[in-house]
Amino acid sequence: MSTDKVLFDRVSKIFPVRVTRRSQAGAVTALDRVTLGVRDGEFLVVVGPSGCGKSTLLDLLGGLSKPSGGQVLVDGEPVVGPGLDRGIVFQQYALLPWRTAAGNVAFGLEAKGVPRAERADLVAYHLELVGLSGFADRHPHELSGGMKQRVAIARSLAYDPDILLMDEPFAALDAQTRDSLQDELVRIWQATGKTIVFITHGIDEAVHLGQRVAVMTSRPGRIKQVIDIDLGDRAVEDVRSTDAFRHHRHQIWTLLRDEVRAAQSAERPPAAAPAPGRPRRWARPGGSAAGRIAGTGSDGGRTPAVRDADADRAAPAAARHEEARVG
Ligand SMILES: Nc1ncnc2c1ncn2[C@@H]1O[C@H](COP(=O)(O)OP(=O)(O)OP(=O)(O)O)[C@@H](O)[C@H]1O
Repeated sequence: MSTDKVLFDRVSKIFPVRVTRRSQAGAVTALDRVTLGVRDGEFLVVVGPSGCGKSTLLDLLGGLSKPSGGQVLVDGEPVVGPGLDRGIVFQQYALLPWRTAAGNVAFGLEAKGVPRAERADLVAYHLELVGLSGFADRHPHELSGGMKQRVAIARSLAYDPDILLMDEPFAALDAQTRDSLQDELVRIWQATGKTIVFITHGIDEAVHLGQRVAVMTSRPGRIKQVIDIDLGDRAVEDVRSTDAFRHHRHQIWTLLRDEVRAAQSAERPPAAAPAPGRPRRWARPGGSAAGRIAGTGSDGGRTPAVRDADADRAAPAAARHEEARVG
């Protein structure tokens, strides 16, 4: 029997595709026999090119959808639906706008039937944990993006799930807020001992957060390799500039490079012979979704098509420059 907290056991997911004017009915294989274990108390990051099935993997673990093949096990039991043993934090905060920060954190506790006095203690404790003690009475529209995401994290932690599932939770935030929330998340993880499964496009984010990083192939998603991250002392002031950090960043970037290219070419229209004298009209690689996301388009992700031009999203380009410098 598996000793993993979570086990994706040869999990496949096939989505039916409806008929449109441009396409026939068919199917998209999002995941193809993915096998991946997550240990109890582990911080596991999943990284991969756009459309490789990362969110699909998390949805399956969250019980939001069912596998087409294989099974997802938590503590050896198949996942059959959502449950309070798994808390999910999405990119968009999904807070209830009519409730205060405290009211949002209390939400899951109410669903769980926690008595009022105990609830108030738990809300106060978790708002403190995410550094929002002074903002309990604020409504979401009165909070910054980073604060809203802190509330969402506090809400998910408050009902004490065993596993925290995080689907690009910091992607919509500015670089400084993201950096500080990453640090906070590591602190919270160390304080709570939760098992965390974290999805990201960012190589830097993956190296910074993960004890292990699972790199996925382009669609249909499979696990290409799982990397152990050893940054030595994470408490050093600027961990991102250490040799260990650079080594892991390069390792992951190398694994991702071919997958991003494959994802980009899958997005291009089929090769029709161009009419004489007419240029080919390919989708510009740097402007494709895959190029946008991973910042590895032919122009190195420098075009305005880069959805978020901060250092983390541009990490593959940075890694390439680093490689050129080192090599
Ligand atoms: N409900 C659905 N119906 C049909 N196809 C779907 C559905 N959900 C996802 N897909 C397809 O499955 C594949 C994987 O999607 P998924 O969202 O899991 O990828 P991802 O790696 O999270 O992408 P991104 O990084 O861009 O968010 C994609 O090709 C997507 O178009």
